[in-house]
Amino acid sequence: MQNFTATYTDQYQLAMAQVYFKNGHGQNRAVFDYFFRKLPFDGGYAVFAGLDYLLDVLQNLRFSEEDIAYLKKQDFDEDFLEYLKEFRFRGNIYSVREGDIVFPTRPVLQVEASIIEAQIIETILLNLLNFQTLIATKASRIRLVAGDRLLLDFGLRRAQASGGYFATRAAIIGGFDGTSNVVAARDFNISVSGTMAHSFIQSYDEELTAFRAFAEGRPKDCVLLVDTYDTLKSGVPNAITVAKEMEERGQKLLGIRLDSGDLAYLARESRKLLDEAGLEYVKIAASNQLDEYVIKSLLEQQAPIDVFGVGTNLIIGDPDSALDGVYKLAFFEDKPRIKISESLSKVTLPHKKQVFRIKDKNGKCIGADAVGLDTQEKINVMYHPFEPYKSMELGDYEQEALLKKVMNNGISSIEKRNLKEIADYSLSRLAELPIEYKRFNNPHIYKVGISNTLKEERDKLIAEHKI
Ligand SMILES: Nc1ncnc2c1ncn2[C@@H]1O[C@H](COP(=O)(O)OP(=O)(O)OP(=O)(O)O)[C@@H](O)[C@H]1O
Ligand SMILES: O=P(O)(O)OC[C@H]1O[C@H](OP(=O)(O)OP(=O)(O)O)[C@H](O)[C@@H]1O
Ligand SMILES: O=C(O)c1cccnc1
Repeated sequence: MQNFTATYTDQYQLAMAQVYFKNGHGQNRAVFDYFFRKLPFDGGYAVFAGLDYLLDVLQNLRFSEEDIAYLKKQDFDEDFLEYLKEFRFRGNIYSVREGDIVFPTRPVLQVEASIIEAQIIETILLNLLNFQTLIATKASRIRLVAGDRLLLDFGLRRAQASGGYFATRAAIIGGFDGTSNVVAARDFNISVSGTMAHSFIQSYDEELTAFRAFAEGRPKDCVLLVDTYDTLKSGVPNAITVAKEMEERGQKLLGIRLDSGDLAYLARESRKLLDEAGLEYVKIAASNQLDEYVIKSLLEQQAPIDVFGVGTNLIIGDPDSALDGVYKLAFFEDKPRIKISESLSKVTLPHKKQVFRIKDKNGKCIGADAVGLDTQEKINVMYHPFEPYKSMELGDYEQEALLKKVMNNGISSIEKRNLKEIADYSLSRLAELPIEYKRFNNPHIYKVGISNTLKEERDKLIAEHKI
């Protein structure tokens, strides 16, 4: 676990916190919504990730002595610094479970805390949830096309510095099987694996000598990189020689890796050569700027690839690089709060809320979530949030409340799950989503609506704030 202290925030949070503190209303209750406005990758869904890690961080969040000394130099007041020395996050959090599929413009998570605490945690919350949700979504898209083939994260070297640590965690939630990232594997109990680099082969005068040395030094998980000189004329024949020598020692070559050229053609030709040598058990791994589109194409070409190593495009969430998740005040003291915008799509939803997933009588998701006040148990009619003449009757549908209490007075109140369990949950939720929402080109748009009561509350506040 990385060591976060409470200065992992933006300066303006602390400036606002000091003023709340001085004005004496810092301890008054606030409700903030976490939501995003646009689905990444022009896709039809997102996979929510980062929550369980965030809860651990919040439970242990403190200003260290070093933090306080630093803030003293930044002109923060003594009495406020005294408060920060004792700072703890003691709020409640209501959230969708980590791994669930989520959609734009409706709350994914709500923080209910004193405004000062809620403000101080905003940045770290957004930092951990936005990035991991982005990467889990990318990973999930890659899993969708890869079927049951092994998916390995190779991205650490191309990650935005330490973002790679969290990206690896998120990749597993999205459906990857393992990683080359040793520190993330250690901390999150992920299966770790690796092959070899070109430098290893280049460091020997002969490719065959390099392969032999590796097979002798690492016989149990030996995967030979075959494209340093010539894949079909040199790499694969040398790998076959070494595999046969391993068999004589009672060992088995695990695989070969292709890292350049036409991966479908080279995989097919390599498979032929391996099979002709009686090495049907040797797996073929492929890497080189893979993403969901290239993997889909390789499988359409029936490339006999067993393992995909995906680096850059996964780890940075290419081409989107950020999820636009935001944190907006919805309730403070005894009043609902709103942020007005020229565009109705950017007007926030006031009040503490609940989100319902709408299902048919057989429990099948129909492609709609409805947002109501947290006091509502069911929503009979939902309205399009920005086009109010569009509505949908919901009376006959099952409604699953999605926001559950996950933190109570600063203590996590959910059972601990490992990443595999979160990934399995994610897969089960994705399986409930109709196929039209999962395609890459022009997916169906998931409907998100608001209840009549919430709409009236929002419109009342808009009218009150009209200048
Ligand atoms: N059969 C294929 N179908 C679709 N995409 C492929 C296929 N084979 C490889 N690719 C992808 O095409 C891109 C190939 O990039 P590029 O043309 O730079 O080749 P390269 O082999 O990396 O070149 P170099 O030999 O310089 O390393 C990569 O993203 C790779 O995954
Ligand atoms: O293409 P990506 O999806 O980002 O996957 C990771 C890449 O990183 C490695 O190459 P690199 O040139 O860094 O090292 P090497 O010497 O091991 O090939 C590996 O061989 C992959 O090509
Ligand atoms: O193990 C590998 O083959 C590997 C690891 C990181 C990046 N590229 C390849």
